Amino acid sequence: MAAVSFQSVTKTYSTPQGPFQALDAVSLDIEEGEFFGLLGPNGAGKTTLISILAGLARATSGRVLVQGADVQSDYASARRKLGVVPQELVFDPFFSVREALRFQSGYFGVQNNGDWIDELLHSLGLADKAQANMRQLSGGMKRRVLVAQALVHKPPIIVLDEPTAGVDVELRQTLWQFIAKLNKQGHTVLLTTHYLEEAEALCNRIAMLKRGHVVALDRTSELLKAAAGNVLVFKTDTPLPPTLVPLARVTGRVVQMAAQDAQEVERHLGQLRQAGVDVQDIEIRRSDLEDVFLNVMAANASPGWESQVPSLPAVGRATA
Ligand SMILES: Nc1ncnc2c1ncn2[C@@H]1O[C@H](COP(=O)(O)OP(=O)(O)OP(=O)(O)O)[C@@H](O)[C@H]1O
Repeated sequence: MAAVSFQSVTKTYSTPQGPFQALDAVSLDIEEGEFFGLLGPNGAGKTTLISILAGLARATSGRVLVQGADVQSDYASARRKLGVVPQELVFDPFFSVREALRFQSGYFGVQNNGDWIDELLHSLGLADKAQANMRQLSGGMKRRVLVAQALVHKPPIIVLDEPTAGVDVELRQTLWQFIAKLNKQGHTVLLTTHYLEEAEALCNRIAMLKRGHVVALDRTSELLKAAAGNVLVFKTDTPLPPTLVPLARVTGRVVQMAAQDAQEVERHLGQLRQAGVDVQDIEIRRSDLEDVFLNVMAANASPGWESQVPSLPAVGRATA
């Protein structure tokens, strides 16, 4: 049985401009014990999908099962299996950190939870803030409390919606060490993030969403293999010749061009020299998940893409 099963999930919001379809027949299964990444640009539908999973929003059609429990018809059972860390910092300002965790335990009917609360406080670097009032905490500390609150009932499935948005390196490391440990112990993890480096390092499988559609779904290693190769990176102040523009990704002075092997790097450099481009600070790096992501998004940018089976073009076809 899948840990989470999204079955043809569609969500249409009513807006003053008319109905808006945020999710269109999203189907995917997350298996027990997976560390699963849900990626996509702003507005792709990630939070909507997670809100439906967490019972905070209703699907317009389709079903979501959590270890077999339907999130609508068997809400209490489905919710108890989930630990959801929301994107937004919502908390009760009148509680201390420990009180907030006790209260959350009570919400899930968990008694005598002191040892686990102590472990959460310790593992998330909150031990010295246990008595502090929630109002007194910095944004990063509040986020740690949100994580602890989500885990207080030891849920088998942990859902993290952009948990590291705007948080410092130390919290990221603390958080990922802890979540990776829980994943090793058998907890399933569903993560949305805009930090593709984190997704590449942590997730064994990844789905990419765009405008409410799943446009890629595979093991992280397979996604990376499909973009296998190298990327030539350099800086320049000279405009690229029109022939090379479609092959390059340009961010300010930095230009990135896909190259399968050393010969292709040579070919690119030859063409650049011939065109009189002043090439500085040359580097060659392996393709990474960001290259894959940009390729998938670019490949699904044209009208009618919804009906196409996504394929990964060579790295570097993304727009400048
Ligand atoms: N309550 C709502 N009413 C109307 N439209 C909404 C509502 N909530 C979300 N949307 C729209 O649905 C689409 C998907 O939004 P969602 O927040 O799920 O995207 P996301 O992938 O989580 O984006 P981000 O990376 O910015 O968090 C967006 O176009 C958004 O404007």
